[in-house]
Amino acid sequence: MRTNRIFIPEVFFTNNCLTGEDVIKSTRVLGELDGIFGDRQAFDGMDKDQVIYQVSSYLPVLENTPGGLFMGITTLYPGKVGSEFFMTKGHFHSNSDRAEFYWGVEGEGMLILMNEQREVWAERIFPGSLHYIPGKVAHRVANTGYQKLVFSACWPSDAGHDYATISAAGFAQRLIDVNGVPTLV
Ligand SMILES: O=P(O)(O)OC[C@H]1O[C@H](O)[C@H](O)[C@@H](O)[C@@H]1O
Ligand SMILES: [Fe+2]
Repeated sequence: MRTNRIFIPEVFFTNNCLTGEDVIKSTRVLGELDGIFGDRQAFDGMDKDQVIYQVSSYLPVLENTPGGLFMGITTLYPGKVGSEFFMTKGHFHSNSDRAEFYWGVEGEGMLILMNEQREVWAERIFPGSLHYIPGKVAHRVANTGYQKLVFSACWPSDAGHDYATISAAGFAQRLIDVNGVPTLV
């Protein structure tokens, strides 16, 4: 972390994207989401290089620093694998009690949440929606609309991402398009 940030602004927030020296950009293509969608046959027939979402994260302190904050903005593209909406991988936090804020910026979606007892619920994401994700609650986002979904997040720098639990057991429910209505099944 540099100390001159007060004098020289280096992080820019334009077009729903963060740009600057401490910003990490990552792209997830469909091939990296192997195993998270329910319809294997539909998945196998799709282009694995298709971009599903992009994240830019502003990390002003080192990962695992206690007391710091990170911020990210994610663009999740519209689409489905079979009848299941495009969604993020989803994770618990490695430091499991760490909470997070998400907020909707553009488009329509659902934040899918699951506690350690594997109870699942969802909150509608729309421009201006605000979501407090308590600790010990796994979170994933689905795009239920026809345009890109943009949402932002702020989380503790010592939260970490635990993807393994979700990779192994998944979420207990899926968000499916049932006759045009996003439905948890
Ligand atoms: O990490 P995923 O489950 O793929 O979700 C994608 C991203 O969504 C948000 O931007 C979170 O703040 C990020 O921490 C997360 O990486
Ligand atoms: Fe998180």
